Amino acid sequence: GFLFNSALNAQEIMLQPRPQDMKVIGKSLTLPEHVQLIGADNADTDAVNILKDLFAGRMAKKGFKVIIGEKGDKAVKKYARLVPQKPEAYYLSIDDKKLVLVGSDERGTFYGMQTVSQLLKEGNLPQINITDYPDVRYRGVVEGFYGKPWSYEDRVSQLKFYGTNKLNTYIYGPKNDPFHSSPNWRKPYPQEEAARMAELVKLAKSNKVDFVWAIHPGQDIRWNDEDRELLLQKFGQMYDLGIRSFAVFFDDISGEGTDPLKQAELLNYIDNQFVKVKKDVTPLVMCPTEYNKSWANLEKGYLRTLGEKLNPSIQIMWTGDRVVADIHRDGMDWINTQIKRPAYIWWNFPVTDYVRDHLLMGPVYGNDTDIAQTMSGFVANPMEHAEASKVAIYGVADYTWNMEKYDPNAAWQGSLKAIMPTNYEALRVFASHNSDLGVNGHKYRREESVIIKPVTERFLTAFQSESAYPKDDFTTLEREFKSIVVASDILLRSKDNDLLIKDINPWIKQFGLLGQTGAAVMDMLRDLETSDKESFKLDYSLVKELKEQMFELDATNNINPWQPGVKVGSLVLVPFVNNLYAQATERYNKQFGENLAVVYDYCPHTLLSNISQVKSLPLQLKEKTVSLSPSNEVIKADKDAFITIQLLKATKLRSIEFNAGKANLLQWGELQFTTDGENWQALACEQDGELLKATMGKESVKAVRFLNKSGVPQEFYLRKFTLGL
Ligand SMILES: CNC(=O)C[C@@H]1[C@H](O)[C@H](O)[C@@H](CO)N1CCCc1ccc(F)cc1
Repeated sequence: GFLFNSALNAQEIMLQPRPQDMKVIGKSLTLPEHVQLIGADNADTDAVNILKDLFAGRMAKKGFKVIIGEKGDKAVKKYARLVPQKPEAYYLSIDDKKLVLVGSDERGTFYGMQTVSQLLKEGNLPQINITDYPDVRYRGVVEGFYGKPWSYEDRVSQLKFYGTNKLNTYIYGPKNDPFHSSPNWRKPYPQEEAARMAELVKLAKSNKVDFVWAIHPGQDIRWNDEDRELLLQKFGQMYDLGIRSFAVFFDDISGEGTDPLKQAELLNYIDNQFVKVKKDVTPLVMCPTEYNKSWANLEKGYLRTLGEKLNPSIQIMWTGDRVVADIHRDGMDWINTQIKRPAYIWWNFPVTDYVRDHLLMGPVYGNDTDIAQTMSGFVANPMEHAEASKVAIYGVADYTWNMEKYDPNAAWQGSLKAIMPTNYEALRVFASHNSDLGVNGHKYRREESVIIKPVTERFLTAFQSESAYPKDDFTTLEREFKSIVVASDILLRSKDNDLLIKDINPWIKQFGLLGQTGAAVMDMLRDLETSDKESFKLDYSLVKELKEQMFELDATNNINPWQPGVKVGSLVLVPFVNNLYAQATERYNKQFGENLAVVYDYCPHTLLSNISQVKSLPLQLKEKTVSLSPSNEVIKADKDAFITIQLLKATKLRSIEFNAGKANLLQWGELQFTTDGENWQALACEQDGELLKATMGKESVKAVRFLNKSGVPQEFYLRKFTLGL
C-alpha cells in the first residue's frame, strides 16, 4: 500500500516526470540579472516563448548565456553529440556561466524548457546536468468514455496540462459524440463545433500534443466504396481543420463491422490513400473489436488476421487482459505476438462510466514498470470529470516518461499540487478517501483510506469485544473526521481550480457530511464513556439527521440511469461509521436499558409492526431492494399482528417476496398492499416451498404488509421480506 498521506514537502518532490539522468554539479544560482539569448531565432518557437516568459525583463546583449536549439542548429553544434538519438530527447546543462538546452527535435527542446520551469524555484536555478528522453513513444489520454463529453474549456485546460507534463497525445473519441460515431460519422461537424475543434488543434500544436481525431464507424458501416469514400471525406474535412493524426475505433460494435479482414482492408486503404499521401500525418491508430484478452477468440483468429494484414505502421490499441485491467509483462508478450507489433495501450483508468457515482482520485499503480519497450503507446481513458482526472493523468505522465523510476505516491502528491497549488493538502485528504470504485461488473478495485484503514479495523474489533479501545486510536479517528470536515469546507471555497470544484461539488459536500457524521459517532462513544445519556441521545439524533442528509444528497445529485448518486469513502469510512453507529447504539441500549433503533445503513423507508421482536429490526436498503434483515428467532404473532414496509413514496415494484419458514402460511396470513396508506388489498401470490412471491400489478405501491388474519396467535420465522424497487 502507499503512504497516501505522508507529507512530502516541496524540496523532496523531485522533478516530475523524473529525468532519465540528472547530476547536480554545484550550488544553486540566483536568477542572473541579464540573460543573453543565443540560438533563439532558430530554436523551437514554443520553447523560446517559455524561455522569454521565465527570463522576462532580463534580456540583454551581454550577460548569462542561454544557448538553445535543436540538433543541427549552428548555435548548439558544440553540444549536439550530448543529446540522445531518440525522439523528444534533450540535453540540459546549467552552470554559473551558461544554460545550454539542446533538443533532439522541437519537442525535446520544448520538454527541456518544461524541466527548466520546474527547476526555477523562488528565483533560484540549480547547477545541473540532465540527459533526458521519454520511455514510451505515444503518451497521453483517449477521451473515449460513455457519458457527457468534456467541454471546450475542459479540453483547453487538458491540452495545456499535457504540454507541461510532457504528454504528447490526445485522442478525441467521446462515445456519445454523434459526429464521431454512428450514424453521423459520415457528416461534417456543424460550423460552430468545427471552429471550436480547429482552435483546440492549434492549442494542441503549441503544447506539442498530437490531436488525434478518432472515428467510430463500425456499428453501421457498409463495406462498400460509398462508405469508404465518405470516411475519407470526413478525414479530409478534419484535415482541413488542422488535424494531422487519425484513429479508427471498432470497439463495442456488433454485426458486419466486426469482420477483421474488412477492417484491415479499410485501414490499409486509408493508410495508403490518405495517411501516406498527405505526408504530414502521423501513423494511423486503430482500436480492435477484440480489444482485450478475455474477448479474444483465437479460433476465429480476429487478432491474428489484423496482425498479418494491417500495414506495419498502423498502431493497434489494447486494454489488457480484460476491459478494465492493469498492464503486465506476460499480457504484453501475448498480445504483441498476436498482432506482430508492440501494442498501443488504452488503459481504462480512471474512467468511471460504469461506476458513475464514484470519483477515482487515488494514485496510478498496478502496471508493471519493466514494459516500456513492449508498447508503442499508453493513453488513459479518463472520467467525464476532466479536472479530477488530472490526478491519474499526471501519474500516467510520470509512468510513461520514465517507467523504471515511477513512484506512485510521489506522482500522486505531485498531481495534487499541480491541480490545487494552494489547497493541495485539503485535496489530499479528499482524494485519499475517494479512490475505490465500489462493487462493479469489471471487478476492478483500488485501495482507499490506506492510512486510517488499519486503525478503523483495530478500533471496531476492540469496541465490539467490549475491551477498552486504544485511546490514541480514538484520537486518530476523531482527528481524521475533523480533518475531513475542514478539508471539505476549504475545498468548497478554494479559488485554486474553479473547474474542479464546480465539477465535483456534490462529492465535496457529501464528504463534509461524512466527516460530520464520523465526528458525531465518536462523540456518542465519548458519551458512553461518561454515561452521559442526554448527550448520547443528542449525538444519536445528529447522526440520524446527517445520514438522512447524505441520503438526500445522494438521491438528488448526479442522477443517471446507470449508477446515480454521490458516493464518498465507500470502501472504508462509510462502512466503519455505519458499523460503529450501530454498535454504539446497541451498547447504549444495553447499558441504559433503552431501545433506540439500531440503524446500519440509513434507509428512508419505514418498518411498521405491532410485533415487539420485529419493530426495531433495521430495514436494509441496497441498490435496488428494500428488505427486512432476517432474524432466526421464533416470532410470536398475536391475532391481527402485522409487519409493514412503508416506502418514502409510492413506487412501482419489481417484486415482493416473503418467507416465514412455514409452508401453510396462506392458511392464516395474507400479503397485502396499499397505494394510499389506507385501503389494503390482498396480493395474489404463488408459493414455492416456504417462499411467497406476489404477482406484480401496475399500481404504484405505498406499502406492503404481512398480516395474521387467522384471529389466533401464530408462530413463524422471519426468513425474508424483500421489495424489489
Ligand atoms: C477500448 N474500448 C473500450 O474500452 C470501450 C468502452 C468505453 O471506452 C468505456 O469508456 C470503457 C470502460 O467502461 N469501455 C467499456 C466497455 C463496456 C462493455 C462491457 C461489456 C460489453 F458487453 C460491451 C461493452
